[in-house]
Amino acid sequence: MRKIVLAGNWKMHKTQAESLSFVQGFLPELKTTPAERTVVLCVPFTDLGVLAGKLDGKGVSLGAQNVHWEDQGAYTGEISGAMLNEIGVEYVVIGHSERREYFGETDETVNFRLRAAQKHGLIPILCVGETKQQRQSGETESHIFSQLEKDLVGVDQSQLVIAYEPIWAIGTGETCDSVEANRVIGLIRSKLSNQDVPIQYGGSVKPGNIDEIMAQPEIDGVLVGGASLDAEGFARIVNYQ
Ligand SMILES: O=C(CO)COP(=O)(O)O
Repeated sequence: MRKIVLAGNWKMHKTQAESLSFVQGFLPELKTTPAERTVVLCVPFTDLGVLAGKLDGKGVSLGAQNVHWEDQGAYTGEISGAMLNEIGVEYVVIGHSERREYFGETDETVNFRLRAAQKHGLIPILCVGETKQQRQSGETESHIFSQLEKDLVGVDQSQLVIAYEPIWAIGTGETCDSVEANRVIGLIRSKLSNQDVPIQYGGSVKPGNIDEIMAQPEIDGVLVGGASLDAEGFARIVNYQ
């Protein structure tokens, strides 16, 4: 049985004070329990410590947005899996298209980070997806299959979440048609050795389209950017019918 995983990715948003105010608004609105749905907040590193104390035992898991592949060392500006694990982080977003595009992340470094995350007991949320140009030239499937093949070398698929995020749908308001997202997610699943890996959709998910997205049989959850910044709106998403 595949788990439902509903995650917010705050990206570079919210100071500690803002993150606490979000949690105050969000927790009372939460109607689901971890037995039914896994709810995750992937927040900036600076918010993790303060939120760990507030989310513990409240039915919301804590996630980071990146992790380095070494355990420790002279890597200025980086954060290790041990550092995240110690403060109660359970999930970590890896290979987001923004990191691949703006910070030189490659399939090789994504693979290093995935394995390091698992070594430290963190569940990676691996992001894959095509650009508009790749979609228009019929390369959606080949691009995603290539990402999966390289990113997943040596990765334990029993401790993994995948997010299908078409890059053209991120932050644009242009959601991928839910039937099409369902089709691509089915293809991603066909490449996995473990059929229980939850596969999310990400890209302009909003309270207004969550029901339609979650009605698709292959889609096991969502990775939400902009709409996860608003406590009431994100609560509506995770409480979908
Ligand atoms: O990149 C995303 C989540 O990781 C999606 O962002 P938006 O929901 O803002 O389109």
